[in-house]
Amino acid sequence: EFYSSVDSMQDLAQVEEELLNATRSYLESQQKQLDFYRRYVEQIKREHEWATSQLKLDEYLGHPLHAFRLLKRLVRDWDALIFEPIVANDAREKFRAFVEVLSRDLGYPDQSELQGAIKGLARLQKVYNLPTSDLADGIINGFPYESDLQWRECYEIGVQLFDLKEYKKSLEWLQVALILLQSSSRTEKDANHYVADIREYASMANYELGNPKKARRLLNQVLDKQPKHSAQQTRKYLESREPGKNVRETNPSWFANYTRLCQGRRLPEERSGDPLKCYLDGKRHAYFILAPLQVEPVHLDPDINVYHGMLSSKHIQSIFEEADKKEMVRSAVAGDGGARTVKDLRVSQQTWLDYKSPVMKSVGRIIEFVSGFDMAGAEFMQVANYGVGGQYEPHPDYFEVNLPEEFIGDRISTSMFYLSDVEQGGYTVFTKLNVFLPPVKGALVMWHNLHRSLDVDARTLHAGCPVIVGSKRIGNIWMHSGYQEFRRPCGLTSDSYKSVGYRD
Ligand SMILES: O=C(O)CCC(=O)C(=O)O
Ligand SMILES: [Fe+2]
Repeated sequence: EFYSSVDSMQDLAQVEEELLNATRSYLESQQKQLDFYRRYVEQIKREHEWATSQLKLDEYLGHPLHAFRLLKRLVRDWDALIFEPIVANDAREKFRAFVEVLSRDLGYPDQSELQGAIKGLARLQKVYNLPTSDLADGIINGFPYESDLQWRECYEIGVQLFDLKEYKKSLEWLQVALILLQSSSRTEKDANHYVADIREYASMANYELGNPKKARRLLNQVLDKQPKHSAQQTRKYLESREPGKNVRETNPSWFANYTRLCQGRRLPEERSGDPLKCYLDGKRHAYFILAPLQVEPVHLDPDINVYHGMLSSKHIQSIFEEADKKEMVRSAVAGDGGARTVKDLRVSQQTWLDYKSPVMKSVGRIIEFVSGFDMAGAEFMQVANYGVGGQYEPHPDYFEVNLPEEFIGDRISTSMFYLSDVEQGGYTVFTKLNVFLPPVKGALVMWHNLHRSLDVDARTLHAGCPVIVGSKRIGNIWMHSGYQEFRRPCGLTSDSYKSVGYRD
């Protein structure tokens, strides 16, 4: 799968580069062949002209050498020079074989990949309120990029969104496609053909959205100009069934908070106590005496802290080199009965690193010294890379039920390194705590997922917002509660009451 990570999209850039080169040389060799045919044909034509201008045809063919040449041409030359190469076309066979090898070796995206990328775009529009016309103009979240779309691309997005049953968004893209097409420099006849196709789709989308009148009007516009258009069948099809209902989209309960925080907007809050301030901490462990921890507390109870400057670019480079040697796979989530399944709620690719290499040993030390936990309870580090519109919808990191057998105790804490900056989007948000965190390369975020009582802390629901522009990379280390009873002991009374009222 390519679209779910920016890293694997890079392979596709190479695929296109190779296709480009192969196609160019294919065209050149075909051009040479065509030039050859043309020269041959011209030569014969000249011979015919000469024959008929000089002599009558029967006199011409009465000449034994002429007769011989005509027969030789027909029996030998046409066959060997023209028919055979046209039918066999070695260059084409070679090109075909090359494309086959290319897609086998590097992979080639299919329809579902295109849909994945377009779903990602639609997700970005929804979460960040990005207007369709802005995107088409290459403006993303108010920032202009030099990548405006052509009418055909907008049309393609509209068609795919229709197939995904996203009729409202589909219609918006079709409308933009129509405007772009009508202002393009195509000939009227050419444009009319495409205008009709766009209107046909727009008609179907309107029908699904419960606007049968509008749907009919659009079809009539098409059929008035082109009575034989396939809109004829569409009309019959639409008449054979009930129009869709104009239902208001229902979003999950967390959606409003999620989008607001993803956009970097907090809900105004009553001030409670002193504002949180950054501080240096050189006392947590001897390791930090010379280079104190740069702590940015972002929430108290449950405590969420960002530790800045924990990994240098060099460290991060070594982590990537280690991860590159492993296969990245599409991230799954725990489904019913604990089975792992791939879902759109998590669009990224990941791999796991143990703590054996020098760089991972120092990562392990950092986690141990900052958290105070025993690394015996740590999972391997999960390195993840998000793709177009890649996200991880609100979730807790604990299992609560269906805890895999290999773990002793649930995930007591999360330590997440940001391994990249992100140009736009990709914040980590805590939807119940009014907290958003823009990724900062080299920083580490840490929080507890369990109360001291080891009951799950429902307040820790969090998410990775869709990446708008850039490639987001993170490294997650989850610590389990086994081995930690002396590191984070429980209190005399249970603190699990704090989660009451935070469950959906
Ligand atoms: O990408 C993020 O910011 C959050 C990721 C996350 O919550 C997870 O991987 O469990
Ligand atoms: Fe998480």
